[in-house]
Amino acid sequence: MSVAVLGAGAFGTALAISLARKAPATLWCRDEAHAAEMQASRENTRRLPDAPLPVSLTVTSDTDCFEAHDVILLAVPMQKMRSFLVQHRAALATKTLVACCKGIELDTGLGPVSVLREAAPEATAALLTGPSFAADIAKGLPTALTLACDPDETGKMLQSSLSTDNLRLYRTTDLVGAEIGGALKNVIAIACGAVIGAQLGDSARAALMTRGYAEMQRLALARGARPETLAGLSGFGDLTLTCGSEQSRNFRLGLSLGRGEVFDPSITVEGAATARATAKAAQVMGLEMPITQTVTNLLDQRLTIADAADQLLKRPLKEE
Ligand SMILES: NC(=O)C1=CN([C@@H]2O[C@H](COP(=O)(O)OP(=O)(O)OC[C@H]3O[C@@H](n4cnc5c(N)ncnc54)[C@H](OP(=O)(O)O)[C@@H]3O)[C@@H](O)[C@H]2O)C=CC1
Ligand SMILES: O=C(CO)COP(=O)(O)O
Repeated sequence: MSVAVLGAGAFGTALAISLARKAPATLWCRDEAHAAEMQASRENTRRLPDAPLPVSLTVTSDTDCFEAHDVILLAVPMQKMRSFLVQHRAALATKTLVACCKGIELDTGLGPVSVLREAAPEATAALLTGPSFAADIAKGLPTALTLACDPDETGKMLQSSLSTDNLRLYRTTDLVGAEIGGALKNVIAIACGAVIGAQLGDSARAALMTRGYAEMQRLALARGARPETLAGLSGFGDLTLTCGSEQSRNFRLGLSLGRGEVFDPSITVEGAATARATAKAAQVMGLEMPITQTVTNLLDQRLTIADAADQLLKRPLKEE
């Protein structure tokens, strides 16, 4: 089985490096000059510096390469995935497509798997998610992720093909749970970053992580997910990583909000659009998601950090 990774950002590059350590792999990059530069210099200096590309990894911008691969990892940002699939519909229609992004589509409220199924209905859809920083994967540090796929037979094939000596994949057929966990942990990480940036303390962060987890569960269960998925790598695992590390871009955006600093808008921060999409969906579904709503209000400058903390603390007292 041959694998190509489409999207040469930090995560796509890291996954391609990891796969190429066990078998020849292909990394597709949309920018011809960038692909040529990576192929020659054996490094993605723009998106993942200091991570040498193995000789077994080919970097190309030629879309003809899609045809030669059975399994395609899609490592483009969530808000770009639908247009990417539409643009390359003919070449991707019958492939096994593994979404590697985390988020909720702003216009539709759908997660990556639902977008895959809408935009490429004949393809087999899967999701790779869970706690991992691209730099850690590229260095070959130990990592465990969730591979979500239904049917499970295809999931087993993907699990064995994509696992490596250092990257251990667990399997689930609960695609809804896996995509909601991966999407919402970014929103909670923005909130946690804001709390730390505003020097509100580690206890406040722990409270936000716990009550944020309750929001993740509330939405996921309402959409038919299994609770154990949220307790796994794609939910609890990734929440812990992202809310606790300055390596996370979502956490760093939160830090900037908390410190009143400007954040570079060119950096991929999936939690921002996801917060807005989720706050809207929660309202339609009649679900209480106060932290998600607060993050949206902070991002849209409708609240200060002080008012946000005050509002959350003054909510009516309730059972846990
Ligand atoms: N970085 C990480 O540690 C991890 C990231 N993820 C997830 O992976 C996804 C991608 O993130 P990441 O790689 O970090 O982001 P980056 O910002 O590093 O890279 C995004 C990549 O997507 C490419 N891209 C954007 N739009 C398109 C498009 N329309 N067609 C083709 N390519 C496109 C960009 O190309 P160009 O360079 O030309 O702009 C760039 O190579 C996100 O959903 C993220 O949550 C998951 C786990 C870990
Ligand atoms: O998803 C990630 C870790 O699992 C990466 O987090 P950021 O997108 O916040 O950098």
